[in-house]
Amino acid sequence: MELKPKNAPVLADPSPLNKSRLGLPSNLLPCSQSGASFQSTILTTAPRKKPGKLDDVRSNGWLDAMQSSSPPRKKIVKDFGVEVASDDSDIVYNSWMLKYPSALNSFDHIINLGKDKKIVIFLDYDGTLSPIVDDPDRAFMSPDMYSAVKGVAEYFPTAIISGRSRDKVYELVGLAELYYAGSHGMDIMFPVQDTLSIHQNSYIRSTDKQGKEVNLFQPAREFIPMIDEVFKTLVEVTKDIKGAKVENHKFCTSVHYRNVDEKSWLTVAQCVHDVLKDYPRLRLTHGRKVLEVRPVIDWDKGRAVEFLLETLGLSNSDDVLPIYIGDDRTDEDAFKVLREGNRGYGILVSSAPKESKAFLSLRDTLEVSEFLKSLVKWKEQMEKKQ
Ligand SMILES: O=P(O)(O)OC[C@H]1O[C@H](O[C@H]2O[C@H](CO)[C@@H](O)[C@H](O)[C@H]2O)[C@H](O)[C@@H](O)[C@@H]1O
Repeated sequence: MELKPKNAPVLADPSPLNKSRLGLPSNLLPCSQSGASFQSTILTTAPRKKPGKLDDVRSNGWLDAMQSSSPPRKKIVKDFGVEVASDDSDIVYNSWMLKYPSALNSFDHIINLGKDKKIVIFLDYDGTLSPIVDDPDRAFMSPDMYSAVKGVAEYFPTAIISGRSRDKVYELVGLAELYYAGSHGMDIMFPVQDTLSIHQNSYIRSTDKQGKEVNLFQPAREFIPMIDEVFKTLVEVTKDIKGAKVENHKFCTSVHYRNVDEKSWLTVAQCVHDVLKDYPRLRLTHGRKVLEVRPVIDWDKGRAVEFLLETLGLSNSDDVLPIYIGDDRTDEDAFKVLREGNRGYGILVSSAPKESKAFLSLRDTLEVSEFLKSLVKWKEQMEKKQ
């Protein structure tokens, strides 16, 4: 079995809006995959063209994207195309939910479809399992969420796919029974015994924290020294910007501006832009008040979902129902894979209307935990009946 893209190339930041906001023409974004093999499409990098003379992040759209990331409630309502006072935002949210119905209200429909299938759960971390907070080091799951995730992993194969480093997200979640993909899917760990004998030369053998034999899939391995170097440079160039924080995720690095005065966002953007000019094999994507620097390889959370499904023998869409829950732009790649493959459900976590490739929605982390607990309760009842 070959892991081949089933659809058009999946780009890490695929929407036309994001492309233009980055100020990068589409040919600077990751390689096209048509007709090429697994190894050459995933593991080969496509050099990004050097940014031109454009130094002003104002004119290349970075600042616009920064301002619209994780926007305040009223602003998102406006972005959805309807300008209303925030008092009316509930009405707008409710009409938005006609397009993205609540996964809680659609629960019977989901289990009806899932009752004869193997349900597989994919979870983003920040904004999905833990609420967004000012300090990334203090983004913890509530005890309630912890038990919901633990419960769900007892009954269904469950993976966390995060922009954080795999070690960091493992430390935050603390459940050994899950699959973990860090750095937006560029660092996937899965147990040897669960692995089908496919793509064997694409991953390496290692041991996890418990000493168990695991496989590691790291398509951006060659970038580790470069990311480390860029991380150190970014720390240096942003050190005088109050509130800026740089994180090293091993295969990518993030510059947070959530705690930076908005007047200095331009400076943050300019610093990152200037550093990136020297690294044509790295590119920028936007998260929630965070600029993410990552390798120009054709890999993202969507590809990670496909890879895990294939490698764990869960890719038969007649028998398997994948559910992906996430809140961020990077989760859109996974929603897109599910939508275009016509399999499973993408569920967007958002308390404000926004366009998405997801099918369903949940308002916040409380609803995520309620949804996961409902799945566990349903499965327990099913098992009792048998
Ligand atoms: O893919 P995810 O698991 O959602 O990770 C994406 C980024 O999450 C973290 O940043 C976000 O959450 C922080 C804590 O709530 C918040 O302070 C920040 O503004 C958000 O962008 C993480 O720190 C980033 O490195 C991840 O890329």
